Amino acid sequence: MTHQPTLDEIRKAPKVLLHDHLDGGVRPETVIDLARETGYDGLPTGDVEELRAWFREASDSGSLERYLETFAHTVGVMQTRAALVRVAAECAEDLADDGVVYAEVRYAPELHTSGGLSLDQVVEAVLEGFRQGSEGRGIRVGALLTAMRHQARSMEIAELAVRYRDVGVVGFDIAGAEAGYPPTRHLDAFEYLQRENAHFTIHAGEGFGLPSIWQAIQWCGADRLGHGVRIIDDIQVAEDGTAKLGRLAAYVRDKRIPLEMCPTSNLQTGAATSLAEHPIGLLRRLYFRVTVNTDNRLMSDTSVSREFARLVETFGYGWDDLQWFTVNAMKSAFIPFDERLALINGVIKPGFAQLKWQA
Ligand SMILES: O=c1[nH]cnc2c1ncn2[C@@H]1O[C@H](CO)[C@@H](O)[C@H]1O
Ligand SMILES: [Zn+2]
Repeated sequence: MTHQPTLDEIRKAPKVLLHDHLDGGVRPETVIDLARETGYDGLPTGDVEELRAWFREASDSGSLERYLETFAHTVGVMQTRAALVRVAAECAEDLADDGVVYAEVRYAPELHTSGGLSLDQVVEAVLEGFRQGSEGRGIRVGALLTAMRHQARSMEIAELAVRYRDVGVVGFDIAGAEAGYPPTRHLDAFEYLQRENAHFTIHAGEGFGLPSIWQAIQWCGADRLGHGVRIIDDIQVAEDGTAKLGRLAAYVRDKRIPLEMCPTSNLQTGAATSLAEHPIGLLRRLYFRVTVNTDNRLMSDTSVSREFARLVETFGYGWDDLQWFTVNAMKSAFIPFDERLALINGVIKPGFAQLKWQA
């Protein structure tokens, strides 16, 4: 049997992360510190390990709506400039420690203004944190600005993303409960972004099925899909393993539309029943442009390396598969083509070559 990459080895590989929520990746100790400093008194416990376990367990509800309730506690302590700078800096540090060389981290500016910050001040604080936390650590972190799909501020947030596009904001997203909130509610924002030649991804096919994916791509013009797991509803697999793609699935594959897959998160929200049955296995086999992501490192108690290690364990993936996921992600990033290429050829390929050589 060929050697399978171990968690320690995977940590050393140069990895790329496209789907990670800033408010879903706060260190538990920081949540507690910030609650004390900012006078937030809603935490379920003041003990670090208990709080870590609480987030993980409370997120295992099997429903996206209930999964999202836990964010009240992280968002609750991220309402000052100092808190946002700290959380963003620690995010960059934690990702760098995990061996991530390029990350796009998202958050919803509109959720961080209850302490009096303006949307611009929120964005500036997070960018400053990413700058501080990345410095000298061999990682580049770009921001994606998210609008909440049940709210009506997407146009404002899209304009904010365009205003900050040259100083670290690389794209736009919508998130929140999916059922009942189709992406077309925000069509004006997506059309504005297209006119501005800006990039965006849409959470779709997680808490709701094919219509959401279809709208995200064919009405809204999404560059990438957040999750997109339900695309398998448009694929029929025969007993001999051959697959027949419906028109939407074929379109997604033919157009190389990146799928930002987040396996552990999907098990928690009920978007998939087990890792072995997770659509990522089939989609990878069919050469969809699959990428592997964390979604919420705190709620899922995970990291890119851990997601990779779980996939290795479940599907028997080797270094070539992990490199394929990584190159897919880098190709799908929202930074300019020449910069993506430089990371693929100068960092990712040499890094994986060295690990494969050692294995
Ligand atoms: O998996 C997800 N699906 C949909 N929305 C999410 C997910 N994870 C986090 N958020 C939502 O995005 C906001 C901004 O980061 C979070 O506050 C949370 O409400
Ligand atoms: Zn997400």
